Amino acid sequence: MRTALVLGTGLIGTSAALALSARGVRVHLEDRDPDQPRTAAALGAGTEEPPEGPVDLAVVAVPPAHLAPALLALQRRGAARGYVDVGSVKGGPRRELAALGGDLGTYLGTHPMAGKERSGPLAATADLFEGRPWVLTPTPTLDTEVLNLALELVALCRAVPVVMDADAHDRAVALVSHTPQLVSSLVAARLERAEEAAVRLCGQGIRDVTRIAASDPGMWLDILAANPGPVADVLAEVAADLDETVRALRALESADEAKRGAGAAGVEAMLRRGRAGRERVPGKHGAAPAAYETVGVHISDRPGELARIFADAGRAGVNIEDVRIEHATGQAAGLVQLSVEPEAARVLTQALREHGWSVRQ
Ligand SMILES: NC(=O)c1ccc[n+]([C@@H]2O[C@H](COP(=O)([O-])OP(=O)(O)OC[C@H]3O[C@@H](n4cnc5c(N)ncnc54)[C@H](O)[C@@H]3O)[C@@H](O)[C@H]2O)c1
Ligand SMILES: O=C(O)C(=O)C[C@]1(C(=O)O)C=C[C@@H](O)C=C1
Repeated sequence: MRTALVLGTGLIGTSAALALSARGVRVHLEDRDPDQPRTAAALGAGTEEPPEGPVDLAVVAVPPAHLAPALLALQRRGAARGYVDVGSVKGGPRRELAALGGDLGTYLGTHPMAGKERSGPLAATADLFEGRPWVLTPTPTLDTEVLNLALELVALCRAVPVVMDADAHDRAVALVSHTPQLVSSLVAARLERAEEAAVRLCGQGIRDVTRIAASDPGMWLDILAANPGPVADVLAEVAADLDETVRALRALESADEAKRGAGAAGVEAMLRRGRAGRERVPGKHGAAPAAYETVGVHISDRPGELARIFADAGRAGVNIEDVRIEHATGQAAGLVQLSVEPEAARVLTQALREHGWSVRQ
């Protein structure tokens, strides 16, 4: 692929454009808001200049409700040899494009399973898709050349292609992405009017559960409106489990010992089912979940502290698999939790102590 057009230079469009530009593709940037491609171009994602002729691949990264009309407009102006979108829902936009008279031979619906709770080009990174599944939903009428261009896009973004039927994709993301977003929002909504004294106690657990509740409500309404049935099905199952858990907790309050026993069994069963589900979540880069060891390092809230830790770990030859930062309430200090392979934990602890860090293993 030599040339590409990215329409919608927000988080996802700009991240793809950064990856393509870094690998030598000439990327043209377009958006209905002219500030967005200007920012994306300044970050090195490509050029605001319009292409002179059709590009190899057009990548459409606008909100789901705008996908089909945007794809149709690009096809009508002959903007590219092939067209893909990266929307979070796949069945509806394709049916809409077909109903509008769009060409399904040159269009492939795709979905990178990577993102953030932040929107816009300033949140974009070239490595956003690395090692992540990138779903492709080809139909029998799709041109092979377009499928190959899409596979090249995925490879240039260093993602892992996964081929799926569009409606099966929508049911799968209802379970692993859309319902989790709603549940995160529902938990975070409890905090809206909570007492300040309670909110001050927020620890890492609630931060983990509510990170994605910070996402753009407009974008998520668009996503949920394009996949309401499958999401409602999963959420109804969650609601049934919630009802059962509430009943079990009420039974735990009972004066009757037998009822308390049944309540405890109910709560425990739910916790065990949750743990079994969590164990099925793949690890980084789609690999089996790894059992890492955690090394805690106390830091002061000063610029450059994290970079120094990473540099010291690198010099000790230790690969950091994951990192989490806990901020101490009301203090300019925190604890950095470094996840490493079990055999590297001792080496890292010793190396960091030698460099003067206060380490907790
Ligand atoms: N955010 C995520 O985590 C994530 C992950 C994977 C896929 N997606 C999908 O990627 C797409 C983009 O999401 P994002 O997070 O980058 O959103 P974003 O808000 O960061 O960017 C969307 C961009 O599209 C532009 N836009 C909106 N309507 C347009 C139109 N009709 N024509 C031209 N430009 C238009 C906006 O100005 C904005 O710059 C969505 O379809 C979303 O479902 C999002
Ligand atoms: O990590 C996040 O912030 C995301 O929510 C990313 C996430 C997801 O649910 O995994 C969100 C929506 C997208 O369609 C794909 C990826």
